[in-house]
Amino acid sequence: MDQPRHSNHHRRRGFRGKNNTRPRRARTDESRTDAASSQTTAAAPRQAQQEEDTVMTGATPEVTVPLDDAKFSDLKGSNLVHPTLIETITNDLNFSHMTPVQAATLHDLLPPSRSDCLVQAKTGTGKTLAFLLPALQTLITNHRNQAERGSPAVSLLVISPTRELAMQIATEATNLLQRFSNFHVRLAIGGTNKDQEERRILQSCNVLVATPGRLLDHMANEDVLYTFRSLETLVLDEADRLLDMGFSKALREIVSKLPNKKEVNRQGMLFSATIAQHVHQAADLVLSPGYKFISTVPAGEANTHQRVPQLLIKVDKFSSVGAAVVGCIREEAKQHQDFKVIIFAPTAHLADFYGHIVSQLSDMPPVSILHSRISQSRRTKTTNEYRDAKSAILVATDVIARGMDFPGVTTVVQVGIPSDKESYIHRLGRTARAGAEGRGIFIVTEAESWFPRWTLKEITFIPHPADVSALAEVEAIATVMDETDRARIYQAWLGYYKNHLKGFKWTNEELVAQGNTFAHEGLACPETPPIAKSTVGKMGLKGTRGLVVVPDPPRARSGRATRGRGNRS
Ligand SMILES: Nc1ncnc2c1ncn2[C@@H]1O[C@H](COP(=O)(O)OP(=O)(O)OP(=O)(O)O)[C@@H](O)[C@H]1O
Repeated sequence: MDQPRHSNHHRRRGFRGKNNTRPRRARTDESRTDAASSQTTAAAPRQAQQEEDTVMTGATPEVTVPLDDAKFSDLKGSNLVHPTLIETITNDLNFSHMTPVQAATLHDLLPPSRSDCLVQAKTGTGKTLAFLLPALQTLITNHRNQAERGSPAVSLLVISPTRELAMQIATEATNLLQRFSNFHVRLAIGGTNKDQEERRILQSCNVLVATPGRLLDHMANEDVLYTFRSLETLVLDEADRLLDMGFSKALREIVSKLPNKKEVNRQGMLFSATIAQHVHQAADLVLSPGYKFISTVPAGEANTHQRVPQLLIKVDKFSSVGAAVVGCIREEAKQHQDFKVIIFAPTAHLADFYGHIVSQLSDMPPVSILHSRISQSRRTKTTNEYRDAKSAILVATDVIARGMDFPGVTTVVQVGIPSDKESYIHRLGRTARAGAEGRGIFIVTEAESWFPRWTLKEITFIPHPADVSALAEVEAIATVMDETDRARIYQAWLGYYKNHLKGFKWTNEELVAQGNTFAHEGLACPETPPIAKSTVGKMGLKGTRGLVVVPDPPRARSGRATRGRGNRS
C-alpha cells in the first residue's frame, strides 16, 4: 500500500446546485482529507476542515461550493478526459463541481496513471461517478468496440452486492455514455431472464454491471468468458460488503476466471463508505500490491454526516415498537406536507409486519415493501415508483441499505438494532444525499440500548421521546392478521435476535421469553406460535424452555421443510 498522499490545497466539500436558486439555509458538511494513512487500518486526515455550505431550494436540494473548487470544466483541453464526457457531465447531468471524492481520486484513477485504489467516502457523495468517469475514459481511450474487435470485449466490469444497485450503476453509466453511440452497457443480475442477458452480452458489451452469483453463472459459458479477455477495469462497489464472508468465495472464483491482471494491465478499484479491517485483508484479490488507499473520511470521525440529526427513540419493550414507528411517522407528517421515509426492519417478515401496520392506517402516504422474498419484477417496480414518489413510505430490509440513490428521502427510520455498525451507517446514508437535508431515527427497546451505546459510540444521538399512542391501533391491526403470518414474524424475530445474544447477554431461555412476550403483546397471538422441530434445530434452540415445538410437516421430513423460511433479508 502507498504512503500518505498529500495535496497542497484545500478543497471544500459540497455539491453545486443544478438550478441556481437562492440559498435557503446554511449547514456544515463533512471534512475532507487529502491523504490516506500509511497504516492499513485507517485513513489519516491531514486536514480535517469544517466548512459552511449552503443548501439550495428546488426538487433536489443541493449545496453551493466555493468557486475555487475543482470543476469538471477545468478538465477541458487537458487531454485527460474526452471532451464529450465532460460535456455530458456539465450539460446533460448538470454537474459543475466535483465532489470531494471525485476531486481526490480522479487523477490517480484516470489514464495514464490508472492506479489501483481503495476509496472511502461518506454515503451519497458521488462515488459512482468517481469510479465510472475514469473507467469510461479508459474504455474510450482504448476504443474497445465491437466494430473494431469483431466480437464484444468488456472493458469495465462493475460488481455490486445487490441487483437494485447494479441497475442504478448501469443507468448512471448509460447516462454518461449517452453521447457515444458505439458503447453498450449490459447487466448480469439475478431474478431476470438469463438467456436474454446472455444474448445482449454476446451481441455487444463494453460495460458489464453484475451481481456475483449471476456473473458466475454466465461465466460458465465459454463465449461469455471470452468477452473478458482484455478486461481493463474491475470495480467492486460496496467493496466491504462484497469482500465479507457471504460473497468472498464467489468473488475469488470470478477473479480466478478472469485473465491475469498484469497481462491485461487491468486496473482495480474498490469503493465503499465503510472500510472494515477485512477489506484490507481481501483487497489483494482485486488490487495490486502498493495500491493507494484514499479516504475523505477523517480518522476517528463517524462515517455518518455530521449535519444529519440522529434521533434515538427508546421504548420499554418489543411490543411497543410498532406503535413507536407509527408515532414517529405521524410526527413527520406534522412537520412536512410531503415526506419520503424509509423504514428499515431487521428481517423480511418484520418488514412485512411494519409495512402491513402502516399501510392499514388511513393517514399515511402510499406504503410499499421491499425485501429479497419479493419477485425481482416487483422489486424493480417498487424501486422505480419510490424513486419517483414525492411522498411515500418504503419499508425495507438491508437489500436497499447500500448505494441506493432515492432522491428526496427526508427520514430514515431504523427499527430495532441492525446487524452491525456498517449496516447502520449505510442505511442512514439513504437520506441527506448529495448535500440534501435529512434525518435519522433509530428506534430501539431498552434491552437493545447497548447497541447505540457501544457499537455506535462515535455517534452523538439526540434522545427523543417515544410516541406510543398508536398501541391500541397496532394491536387491532395485528389481531386480524393471518395466524400463519404472525407465526412467521415471531419465528423471524427469534432467528434475528438469536444472532445478537452476546450483546444482550441473554440465554436462549431469555430470548424465547422475550420473543413470546412479543408474540402475545406485539403480534396479539392468543397462544405461543408453534415452530417445527427441524426449524428449532436449525435456529440452535433445541431443548429451549418456552418454545412450542411441533413435528415437521410431511414436506419437511423429505428434507424441504424450511425452504423459504429462514431469516433472509
Ligand atoms: N459532482 C456532482 N455534483 C452534483 N451531484 C452529484 C455529483 N456527483 C454525483 N452526484 C449525485 O449525488 C448523488 C449521490 O451519488 P452516489 O449515488 O454516487 O453516492 P455514493 O457516494 O456512491 O453513495 P453510497 O455510499 O450510498 O453508495 C447522486 O444523485 C448523483 O447523481
